[in-house]
Amino acid sequence: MKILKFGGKSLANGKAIGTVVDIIDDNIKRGEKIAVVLSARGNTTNELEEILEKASKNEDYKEQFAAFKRYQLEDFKGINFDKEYETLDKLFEGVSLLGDYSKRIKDQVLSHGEVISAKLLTQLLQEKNIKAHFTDSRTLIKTDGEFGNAQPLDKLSKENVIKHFERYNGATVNVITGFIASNTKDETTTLGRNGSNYTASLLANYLEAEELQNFTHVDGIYTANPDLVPEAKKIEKLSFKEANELAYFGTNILHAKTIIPLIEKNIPLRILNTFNQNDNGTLITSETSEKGIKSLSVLEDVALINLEGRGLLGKVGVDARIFRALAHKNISVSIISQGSSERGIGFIVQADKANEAKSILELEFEADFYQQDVSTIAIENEVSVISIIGQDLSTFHKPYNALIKNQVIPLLFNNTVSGKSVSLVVRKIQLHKALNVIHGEIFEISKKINIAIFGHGLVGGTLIDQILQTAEEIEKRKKIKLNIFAVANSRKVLLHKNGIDLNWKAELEKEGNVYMVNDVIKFANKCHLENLIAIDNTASKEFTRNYLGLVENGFDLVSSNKIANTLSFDFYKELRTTLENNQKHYLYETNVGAGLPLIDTIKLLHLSGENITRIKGVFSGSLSYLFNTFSSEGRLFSEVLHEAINKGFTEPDPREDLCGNDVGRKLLILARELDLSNEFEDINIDNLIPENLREGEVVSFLERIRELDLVYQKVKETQEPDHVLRYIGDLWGDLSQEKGNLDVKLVSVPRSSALGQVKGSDSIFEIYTESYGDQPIVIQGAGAGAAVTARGVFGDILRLAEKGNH
Ligand SMILES: NC(=O)C1=CN([C@@H]2O[C@H](COP(=O)(O)OP(=O)(O)OC[C@H]3O[C@@H](n4cnc5c(N)ncnc54)[C@H](OP(=O)(O)O)[C@@H]3O)[C@@H](O)[C@H]2O)C=CC1
Ligand SMILES: N[C@@H](CC=O)C(=O)O
Repeated sequence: MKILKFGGKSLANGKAIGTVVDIIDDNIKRGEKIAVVLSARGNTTNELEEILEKASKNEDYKEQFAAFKRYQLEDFKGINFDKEYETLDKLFEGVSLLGDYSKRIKDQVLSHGEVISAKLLTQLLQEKNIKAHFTDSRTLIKTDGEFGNAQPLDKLSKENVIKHFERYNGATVNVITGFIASNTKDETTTLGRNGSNYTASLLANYLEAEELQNFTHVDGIYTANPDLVPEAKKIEKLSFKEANELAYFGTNILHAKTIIPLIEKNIPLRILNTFNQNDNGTLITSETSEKGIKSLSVLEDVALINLEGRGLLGKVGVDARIFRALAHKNISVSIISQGSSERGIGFIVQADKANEAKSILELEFEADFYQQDVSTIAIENEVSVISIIGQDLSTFHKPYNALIKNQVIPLLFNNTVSGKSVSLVVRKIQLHKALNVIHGEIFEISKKINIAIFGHGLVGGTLIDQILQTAEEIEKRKKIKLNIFAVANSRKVLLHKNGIDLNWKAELEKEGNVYMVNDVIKFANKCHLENLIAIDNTASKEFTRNYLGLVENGFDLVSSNKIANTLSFDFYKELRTTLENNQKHYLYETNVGAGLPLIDTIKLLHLSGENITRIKGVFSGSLSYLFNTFSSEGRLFSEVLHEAINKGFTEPDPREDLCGNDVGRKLLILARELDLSNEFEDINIDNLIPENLREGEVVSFLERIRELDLVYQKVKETQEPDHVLRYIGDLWGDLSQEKGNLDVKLVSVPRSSALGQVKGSDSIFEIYTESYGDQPIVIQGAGAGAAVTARGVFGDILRLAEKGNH
């Protein structure tokens, strides 16, 4: 025999209840022996409770009662609940007259929900020629008589059930009311929270059923609530022990007491979805999987009480007094944590009991307050408890670090010693984000990285294309889901919680909004987005003013923009301190040498104690192209410059390259990597732009660039034979001092030298160190271009995503 239990949502009007009839019909056609246990339909129990409450307050309840009656028969003709309605009428009238009701009356009222539900389904089955028999569980399950939360008298109930099923021996489908029972005086009692599930598992136990199937409106038990964690996955199988932990921590399909009768007889429990019969649901058995399961469950509607005082140190019996005082008023403590200094004790109670608990403790510790042993008893409302089931402390650092990186600082945490679970108390406002962060960290599913891209010109636009083209592959290979939730230029932003698509450019133009960077931060917070990265692909100084705010609001930074690293040394340090304080990272590999792995190499050499004595080379891709081509071909300087601009090698304003600022910035960035505290003003720069062309708009400069031809033709011609022009950066001097020497200049070198042989838009960096002596480490390759730069930025994003720092 199988027990099929259907919850309220499965029995609601419309398609639902018809589906239940079909499920039962299918089982019978397959020759299954079944018994059916039902909850009240839809929202019936809550409705009855509300009507009762209104009646007790002498409010007009009749309208709601009429609506209740209409709902029950809305879709069904030819069935009559006059008897039930009459009883309910009398009960409500009595309560209204008395202005109060007892738990006994409440049980009588609520019992009608299950009775109506079971009677209706019995009739619907009979109309389908199924032999169905309405079974009022009050005639079977006998209890100790505690109204509202009765305990079954097992021996008596079991005898009743077995006798009943001997009479209705399997050819008949017993349709049994869940939740309700009766005491030995035949008065109605109810089985408390999750009562219908309890009835079903009691029946399964008494009848030694082969399986209990619990039909709900979800596919089974998930790794987390899918409404809060879109990436949550269904758990196919779990053990009773694991289910028990989940039940305790608020997974509302299960309740500890409903599992015990099943464990006793080793009866499997299957959680199924009435509305998705193709799914096998979650099977709960006594077998424990080797790997163990992990799941997140949440307790809401709780409050944190914090009791503190210097005088608590070493005092005996403080905890006992807290528990005793609260227990006296029936207030349960669910999670408690105490510092080893014993100066502070934090614990969780139900939210609606928090004020009462505080008053009780204030009374209990009145004398301690007076003696200044206790200083604070405070309530922190708006908190939630997240429990990571299946988590032990050996790997707890992973979700914990991820939370901290995402600026979720738990208020309190504790673990169970034998069972594997860790619970954290977090602010309610951070619950959503916290769940997603932990979930992404503990499951082998994709970790979502939420990216805001500022600047979508040559580099930014190419980066977006690269991400969109490869995101799927990266998710498959690396389990990293890249979600671009914001794209912005200097005027507008396009925000999409679930990520932009290939149509982003048109959408930004059409639907983008004027914005401040703060709007992007607010959007990320509102949508509870985790693992945030802001990418600066602008060339704007103004934009770098947003860096500190972004970091303080939980963003890591990646920039191709070099400005932030070359502002004052004070800002440089402030940014690093802010990053450290917020445990955030800033990567900028493309700042020097575009896609070449230069900064990382220098960082590593410096970190490992290698003494770098000089860095010299062609730092600019555009100027490399310009002088390589101009030196070897008989073409005009202006013509080659135009080509470099068109190939996307130059800065948005090409004068930034020609005036030497861009190379100067790169040199300064490398110097600062070596802990030198140089300022931009310390750099000696050969400006390649004649003074009369330095001011004004870019357009007017470009209109006049032919004026450069004569100047550089002369420079070219006055070189020694077999020499070529190169624009170089040179960091030299005693680099163990506070500051180094930084030179940016145009030089003429033999064509056969290392610098002289550089081709195309290649950059070359010679890194001289103490160990390597006169033989420098050389890094050479494309030093500019949108594709290589975007690829470098992409690399930084993946490095952040993979660092475990998300
Ligand atoms: N090209 C290369 O080889 C390399 C470039 N880089 C760096 O890459 C960066 C981008 O260069 P590139 O793509 O050529 O530049 P583009 O001029 O092509 O694009 C710049 C983008 O930034 C946007 N922008 C400008 N100011 C702001 C602001 N205040 N807020 C938000 N968005 C803004 C622009 O929007 P709008 O159109 O509205 O102005 C535009 O979308 C530069 O810092 C450059 O130094 C680094 C290494 C190599
Ligand atoms: N304009 C720059 C681009 C890379 O930083 C260059 O030419 O090197």
